[in-house]
Amino acid sequence: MIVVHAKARIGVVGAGAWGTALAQVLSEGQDELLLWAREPEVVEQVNQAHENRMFLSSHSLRQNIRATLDIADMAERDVLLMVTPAQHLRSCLATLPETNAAIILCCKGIEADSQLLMSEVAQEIRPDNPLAVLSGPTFAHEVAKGLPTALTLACENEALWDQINPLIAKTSFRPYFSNDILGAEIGGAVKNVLAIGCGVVDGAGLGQNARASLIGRGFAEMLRYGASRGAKAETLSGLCGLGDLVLTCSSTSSRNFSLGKGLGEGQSAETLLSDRNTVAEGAYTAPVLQRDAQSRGVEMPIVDAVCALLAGNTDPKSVVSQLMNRPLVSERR
Ligand SMILES: NC(=O)C1=CN([C@@H]2O[C@H](COP(=O)(O)OP(=O)(O)OC[C@H]3O[C@@H](n4cnc5c(N)ncnc54)[C@H](O)[C@@H]3O)[C@@H](O)[C@H]2O)C=CC1
Ligand SMILES: O=C(CO)COP(=O)(O)O
Repeated sequence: MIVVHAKARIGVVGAGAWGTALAQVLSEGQDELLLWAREPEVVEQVNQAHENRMFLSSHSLRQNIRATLDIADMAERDVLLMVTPAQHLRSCLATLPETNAAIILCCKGIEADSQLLMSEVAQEIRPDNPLAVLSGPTFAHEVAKGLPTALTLACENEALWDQINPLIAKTSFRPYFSNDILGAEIGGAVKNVLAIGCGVVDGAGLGQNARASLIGRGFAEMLRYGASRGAKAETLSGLCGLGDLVLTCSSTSSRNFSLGKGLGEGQSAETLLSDRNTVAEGAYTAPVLQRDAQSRGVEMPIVDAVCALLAGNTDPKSVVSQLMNRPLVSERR
């Protein structure tokens, strides 16, 4: 059993936009927050200029955030937030030093080769560490600015929630408890794929009705897939599911929505994904989600459509015609 206190030492692993924004919000009231970055220039900028121009420009960071290139420095931390892209979680967990820290997973995706959710990857690599998932409608730039944000903190038990929620809750950052770790993860992973679909709707000029229809029917797909993996519908109806789906399906601030918008305008996924140092998780989650859903006998026609568009196998007009001409079924299916 870990003992976390108000001055517990927090470590954030991953200094992209989200890791940096979490470091900013969670460093309030702390002596020091340690941020691991894999880019030497990010470490230098955070420590010397108190900013991260590569991933979260135009934000001044607290002076008590210290960046390091050496992941071994995380050994003495009581709580570790893992904020790497989903496909790199396994390698980063494997390089962490021996630690009893509570691990809070903040990335949104499904591992490509294994079809495992992030908590399942963590259980394989770090079976003895207490585990939680932090997920919800949280654009990094808004959190870094201190704008009000509510999200889900799913913990493997209530005792862990009692220990870590005082470190996460701030005046503008409000976590809600859930004991449904899988549900919290599935919401975040699936909404990224649906956000690509909503971007396509925008880019192809298909209208607001189509966008709302996609959100509604996409949510039905999320519920069906969630049920097949043991997630609770009530979790998916909350901040980490529907809440995040609505956010990322409505704004070009979302990298997934922007990727979809480019596809809808006729650009290829290859072009849109080349030469970028930021991650659009939905592009990596989509094919693995499709494979996993098929193996479980779960119908996800919107996810299938996004996969076909990402692979360059079709165009928005054909996809719409295919979706609109499916056999008529009950809305409850
Ligand atoms: N940006 C946001 O508003 C939010 C992002 N997230 C999630 O947080 C996770 C991280 O995303 P961002 O911080 O936005 O990243 P980002 O897109 O801002 O930056 C890319 C990150 O990937 C890291 N990276 C690249 N190659 C790597 C490797 N081989 N090993 C380890 N790390 C590597 C970079 O160092 C950098 O930290 C994603 O799963 C994302 O879905 C969750 C909530 C909000
Ligand atoms: O997950 C996010 C907001 O909750 C960020 O969305 P994007 O990765 O699409 O930018």
